[in-house]
Amino acid sequence: MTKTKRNELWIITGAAGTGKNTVSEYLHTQYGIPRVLTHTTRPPRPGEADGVSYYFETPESFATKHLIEQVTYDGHQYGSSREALQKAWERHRIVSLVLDTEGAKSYIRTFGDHIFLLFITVRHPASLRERMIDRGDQPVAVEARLHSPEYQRDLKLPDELSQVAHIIHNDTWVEAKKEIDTLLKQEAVRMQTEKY
Ligand SMILES: Nc1nc2c(ncn2[C@@H]2O[C@H](COP(=O)(O)OP(=O)(O)O)[C@@H](O)[C@H]2O)c(=O)[nH]1
Ligand SMILES: Nc1ncnc2c1ncn2[C@@H]1O[C@H](COP(=O)(O)OP(=O)(O)O)[C@@H](O)[C@H]1O
Repeated sequence: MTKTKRNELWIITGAAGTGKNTVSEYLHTQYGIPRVLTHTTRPPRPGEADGVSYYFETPESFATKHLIEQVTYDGHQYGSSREALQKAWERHRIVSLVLDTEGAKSYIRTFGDHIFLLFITVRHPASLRERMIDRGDQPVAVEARLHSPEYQRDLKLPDELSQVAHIIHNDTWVEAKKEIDTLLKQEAVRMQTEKY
């Protein structure tokens, strides 16, 4: 009997500005792995659109979602919905999700073997302020973000994730791209040999 290969969820985590969305975009364009959108009460940044970057919610509409997990990050609510993941898995066997490290821990506990985890990091976090400013974030929002306990926490890979995380260094995109491509080659071999 032929068994169907299991669905996979590639979680991309790390501190703000390290390049989670950049990596997610690359996995989509280069490897055809689309991102499952999440919900947030944070206001959109310049260039962000509802249904493209996030589902932007009010606190009232956020409360109506069926969320697998939710967190408060830098004073705003974020959550990933059961419906969005199910819908994405109906169309694609492998999908990605961009989360903070608390969310990554929740998913590892809930979905175990279905998770492939990428932790994005930089050796020089001082560069992240400039990246957020260049991205168009408001300077006041950048300062709040940099001083938030969640940002400080996510600069470091949590012990609970250290056994399963694949670390991608994104001080330069050339380096990050090389590490991702190497990892994807290894994964392609794993997927070919995996029975289901
Ligand atoms: N746990 C969890 N984290 C989320 C969710 N959606 C987004 N995040 C994370 O919330 C944090 C803040 O996101 P955002 O305001 O877009 O800032 P960014 O990290 O600078 O892009 C990031 O670590 C996101 O990955 C979610 O549904 N659940
Ligand atoms: N290696 C890099 N060098 C310089 N800028 C980068 C690099 N990777 C991403 N960026 C830029 O830095 C900003 C933050 O990246 P982003 O992917 O939005 O991070 P995150 O999703 O982790 O907050 C974006 O403007 C992005 O284009």
